[in-house]
Amino acid sequence: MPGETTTGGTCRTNDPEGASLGNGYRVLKTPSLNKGLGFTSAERETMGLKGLLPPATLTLEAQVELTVQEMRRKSTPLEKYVFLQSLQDVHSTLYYAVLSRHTYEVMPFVYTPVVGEACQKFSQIYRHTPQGLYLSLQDRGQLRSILDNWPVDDIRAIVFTDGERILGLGDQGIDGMGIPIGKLALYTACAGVHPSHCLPVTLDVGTNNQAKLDDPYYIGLKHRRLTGPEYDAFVGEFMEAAVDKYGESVMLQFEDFGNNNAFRLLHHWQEKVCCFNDDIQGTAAVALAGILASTALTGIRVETHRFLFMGAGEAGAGIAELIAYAIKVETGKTIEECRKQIFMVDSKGLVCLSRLEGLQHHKRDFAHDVEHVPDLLSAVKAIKPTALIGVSTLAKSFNETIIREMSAMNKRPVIFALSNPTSKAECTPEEAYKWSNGMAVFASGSPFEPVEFNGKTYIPGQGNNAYIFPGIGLAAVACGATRITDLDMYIAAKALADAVPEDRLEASCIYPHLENIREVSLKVAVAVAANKYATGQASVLPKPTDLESYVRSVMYEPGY
Ligand SMILES: O=C([O-])CC(=O)C(=O)O
Ligand SMILES: [Mg+2]
Repeated sequence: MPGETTTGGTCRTNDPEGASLGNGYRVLKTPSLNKGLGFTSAERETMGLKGLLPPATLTLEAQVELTVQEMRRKSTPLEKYVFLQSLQDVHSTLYYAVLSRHTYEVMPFVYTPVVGEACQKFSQIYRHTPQGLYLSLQDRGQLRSILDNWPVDDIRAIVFTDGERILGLGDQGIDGMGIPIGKLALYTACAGVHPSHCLPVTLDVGTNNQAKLDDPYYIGLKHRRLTGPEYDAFVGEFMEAAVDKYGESVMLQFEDFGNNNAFRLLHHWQEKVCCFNDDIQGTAAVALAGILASTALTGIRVETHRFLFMGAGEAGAGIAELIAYAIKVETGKTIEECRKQIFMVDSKGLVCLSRLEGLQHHKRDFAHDVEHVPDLLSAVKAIKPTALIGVSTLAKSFNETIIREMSAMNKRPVIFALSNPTSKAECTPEEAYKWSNGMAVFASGSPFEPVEFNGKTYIPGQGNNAYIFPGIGLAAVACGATRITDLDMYIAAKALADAVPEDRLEASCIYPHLENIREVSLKVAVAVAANKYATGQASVLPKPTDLESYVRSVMYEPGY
């Protein structure tokens, strides 16, 4: 029991209020029940809250306003992160109200980019409250029973990581927990998945980050990463425990696993349980949506583009494959034919047939019969792409020469700098607009402010999977999806592309307003849920007659 000490065989408590906690006190200490000054005088009377609160009452709207003002006074992004997370720990309705009503302003402090810094320092800012489950190697063989320690049994969505590839920041070990927490906050704020149905999980399989291993205050296991069959068995034990406890429609989102494991795990599990990998598939859907929406600006349809990727990891391979799928749908060509207009550059230069032997599996389909060139600039010159997609985590790799070259070859070059967080972006929007003389159709993975250039305002769209995974989660929860497929991702991308309003396109922006993300996520969710019913992969039966009203009706709205 928390607060208990044992002295000389007798058990004493140093938690004097522990034994006699009144009802009202418990309510104030339960984040999902707490309303702070939002309790009415009648509630204070009947719930035993009198005396525990100062006399003033405040509406939720007033509390939201005060919270946002307080957040603005914090001087660093990390302080804002800690402030907001501490609010989630004690008063979750207010936290979700703040996030869903001020999404554009607040999201960067609970999610990308600040969550990256929060993960780097997670051990230092650890807040002593349960925010999810930490499942470590020491718990092998007991994972199923440990799930019973979480206070809620009705879990429908899990985001889990092993911390090996946190954004573009590499191995953060157990400190990667910031990512599942942040992603699930968006499930609720951006798509209305009820917070009590969500569970963040970190699998602590060790870390190869030497600074963490040397840090006396690191909160994870201090040994090097588990690999091979033992690693797969540990992940497998977790997946099976989750399905056993929560049922076959629990949705499991892989997040920020390393390249060496991500593809294999996805291929192994996607046919067996309801899961998807956000870095491979979610990023793919958001990028494809951007390409589809960009046709309104470039006049180029997906099937007539030539794509060049800088980076050939999870995001690169995922996007490339979904684009090939979209081309196949549009043209009826074979997938092999469709892949021929997609090229990749990795750390060894252009991916091509002469390198086939040494290539990792996920790059092989994009190794074409072209001459090898050693770097991005030579590849741009040789391939003559219409779209350049950065997924490399190599900051500034889209330099002035490269963007000028793209602009000389294309009236409206498509330039996506998708690496996260901000510090890893391949270029900034200012650079893309300046060096293309305002013609680039630009998107970034991390948020950037609008840019003034030659008297015009450009809005850089945030091509982040945040436009996709909350809607997928809502669909899965609403219809009890038993699988998530590549077709779902294609459908989600189309729904997102269709949701871009005219005023955004006029500002060269190919993604919707973040302030409208709940409506956008609803559209994504309805489209995906319809596909789940059409393919017999929905377990909530019978199919609701009005799917949109049904999905809307399950959305959680923070309020009292
Ligand atoms: O978290 C984000 O902002 C997008 C993402 O999945 C990643 O970069 O790994
Ligand atoms: Mg990720």
